[in-house]
Amino acid sequence: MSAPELVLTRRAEIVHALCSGGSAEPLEQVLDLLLSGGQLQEEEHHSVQAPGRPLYACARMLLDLVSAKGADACALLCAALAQVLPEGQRGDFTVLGRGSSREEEEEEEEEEEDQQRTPTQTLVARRPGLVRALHGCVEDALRALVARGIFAPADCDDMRLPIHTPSQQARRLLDKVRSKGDAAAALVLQVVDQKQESGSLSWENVTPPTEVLRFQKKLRSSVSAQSCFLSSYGGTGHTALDDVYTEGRLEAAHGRRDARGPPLGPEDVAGSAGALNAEADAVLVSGAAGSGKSTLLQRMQQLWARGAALRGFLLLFPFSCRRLSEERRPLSVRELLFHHGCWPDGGQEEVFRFILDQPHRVLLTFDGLDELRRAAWDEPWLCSPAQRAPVAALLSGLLRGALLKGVRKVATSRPDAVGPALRRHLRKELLLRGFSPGGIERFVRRQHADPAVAAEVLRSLRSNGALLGLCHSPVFCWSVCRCHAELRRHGDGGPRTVTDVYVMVLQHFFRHRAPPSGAAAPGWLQQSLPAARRLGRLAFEGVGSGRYEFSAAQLEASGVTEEDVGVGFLSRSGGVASAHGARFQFLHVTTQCFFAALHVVLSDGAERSAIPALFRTRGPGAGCLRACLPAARRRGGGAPPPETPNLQLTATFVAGLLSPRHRGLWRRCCPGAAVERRARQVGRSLSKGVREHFRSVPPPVAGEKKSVHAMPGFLWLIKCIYELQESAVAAHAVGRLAAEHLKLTYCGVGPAECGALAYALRHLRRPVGLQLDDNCVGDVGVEQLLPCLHVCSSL
Ligand SMILES: Nc1ncnc2c1ncn2[C@@H]1O[C@H](COP(=O)(O)OP(=O)(O)OP(=O)(O)O)[C@@H](O)[C@H]1O
Repeated sequence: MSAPELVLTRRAEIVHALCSGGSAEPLEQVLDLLLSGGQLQEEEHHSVQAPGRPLYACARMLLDLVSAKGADACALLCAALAQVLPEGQRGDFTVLGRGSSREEEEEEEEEEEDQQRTPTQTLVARRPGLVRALHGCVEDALRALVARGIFAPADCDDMRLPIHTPSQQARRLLDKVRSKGDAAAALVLQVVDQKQESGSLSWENVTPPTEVLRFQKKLRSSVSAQSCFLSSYGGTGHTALDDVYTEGRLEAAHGRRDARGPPLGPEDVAGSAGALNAEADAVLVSGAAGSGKSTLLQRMQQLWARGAALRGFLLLFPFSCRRLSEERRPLSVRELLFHHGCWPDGGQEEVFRFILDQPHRVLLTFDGLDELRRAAWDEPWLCSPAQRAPVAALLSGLLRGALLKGVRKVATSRPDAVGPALRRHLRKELLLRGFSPGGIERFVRRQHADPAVAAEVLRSLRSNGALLGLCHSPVFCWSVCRCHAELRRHGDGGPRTVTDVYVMVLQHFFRHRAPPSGAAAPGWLQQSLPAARRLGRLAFEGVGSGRYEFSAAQLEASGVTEEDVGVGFLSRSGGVASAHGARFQFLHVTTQCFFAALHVVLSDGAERSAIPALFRTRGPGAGCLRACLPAARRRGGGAPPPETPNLQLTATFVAGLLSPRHRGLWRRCCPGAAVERRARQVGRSLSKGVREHFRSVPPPVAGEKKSVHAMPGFLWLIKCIYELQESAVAAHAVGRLAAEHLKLTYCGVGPAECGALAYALRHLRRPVGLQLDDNCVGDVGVEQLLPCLHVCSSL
């Protein structure tokens, strides 16, 4: 097929390929190549990109123009597409495009030709390369142009706007310079060539001003102090991150899985490897609760502070979204960096100017985006670093690149908490999948200095596949390691569910405070019950109102005493911005959810309606606990609904605490009938939830199998059924499922979820095909699925 035919027949595909990412960069790169190849004139270039014209319309207009120009222009367009589009979309264009060796030859020829061209013509002919070469030295070129009097200071304003990407700044500079004539063009070419020759084009070689270096020193020591100890061990002694850090499994969310490739580590998070959209600044690390996202960020910060990694970044500002959520005042970018990050003792102006001028040398990290109160998330984008805005709007502007363009931002979040609006602006997304089997072993050995104890813990794990499955999650692995003495006491009947592990942790912490007394209820529980209730109330109110950090006054309002804090479930939260007195948080958010669940199970107050509210899976107020809080403790009207993942985790713990294995414990400290009633309530809610889920699945197309594509929430219901450990409930909820095919692709199924699926699905009356592609099942997960293989017509 000839080039004009290809451009005509593949028109829709070309337009889509150039525009579907939402970024103008691919189209602009194609325009650069057409301009430099002489197939597009300056006026045509401007008319394609007329201000206000939507991206798709620009692409269509370009195709019209090129088609009208004939075969040579179409051939150059195909070559440009072959160069610009990602590998998977190049298709036939590569055949018609020129090979890379040919390109190199042409570049050499062009260099010779440069000598016969005017500087302005050279500027056009070398445009694609100059756009790249100008990254990081637009400012130098501007300074030189102003110094020579070619540009007035006001001419630079447009190029300095932080909404432009570095490539866009370079293109604007080239356009403006071209309009100023040969002297201007010659000067820019000279700046670029000189920088390249001296090797100082690389920003790493530019010495920053003294004030910036002084600030860097302060920032390094502050970040180093914050990242030295693992924060969640705060209440239980200081554990150095170096002693326990174990690499987790980190994968590109959309990359091809290549088992042979080197595993990704902390250094790769902010790096350019695997970038889908090279012009975007934000990297998202997503993973389930306790998969190690905060710890990974902490490790990155620690390595940066030591100068052991991320050396390209001169400044790194770490932020916690939990802490930022507490900020009620609108903030400017500058206030965010200096008030919530690190305060420069001198030269504020210089430091801030440096951040704006050299954005690629600055890294911002935002931990726990899912914990951010998103009230102002979608407010109109901010474009000025001086403008104040609510914290959510500020973060939204930063991550989308409307603010501090070029500054690399790394954010962590639970999966699904980030919507498509932000996803479009991501440079790349990485998935953190917890520990590998080898990682579990390394972590256990690091946790126990005594090799005999480590070997015993590993033996217990290997003999209990369900527990081994849970330990792929670092937070559960840590909990199990903490309680190795209890693990030994359990013998063969060791923990199998997440709730079992947390009850074991509860027992471990309270036993340390109160030796068994031999009273009717197990001694540790009877003596610790009042403290457990108080902590439960605090946790419940926190989960209900999306609060994960507490002031001393809030502790007091829930009746939590200093002694309760001393048990170890609450730790002081660190951070630079703790000017408002001591603040506390649960060891981990999963611990808070566990205590909130304990409150639901033990309380006989108005929170009784909490069970149906927690397990409600549909409707606008689904799962909303806030309504169950006493009026005095509800937050102001502007408070957002609590986060669904934490409500779901709380519900999972409620189911687990009411399982036959643990029910006996609570019957000793509150009326037995109430405990039984709550267990029945949970069973009914789960059956109803599963039924509603299947009812919402459309009927099969005639002649096809009825296929159920699991919706968000299905796996959660299955996990709750597993935690409840009541075969009758599982059989009632799942037994009559009338689907022939169950599709669970991309559902975050790990070994622990496999155990839960097998527990529920083995009750199916009719065989089902189970599709588990694109999850992280592994050998341990496959083993967990064995009990339900007899009902799987295919797997
Ligand atoms: N790489 C790791 N090495 C050693 N321990 C780890 C690692 N990752 C996590 N942990 C342990 O698991 C606990 C929970 O991890 P972390 O807080 O980082 O999870 P998270 O994914 O940020 O959870 P959440 O989404 O609930 O905030 C840590 O406090 C630590 O004890």
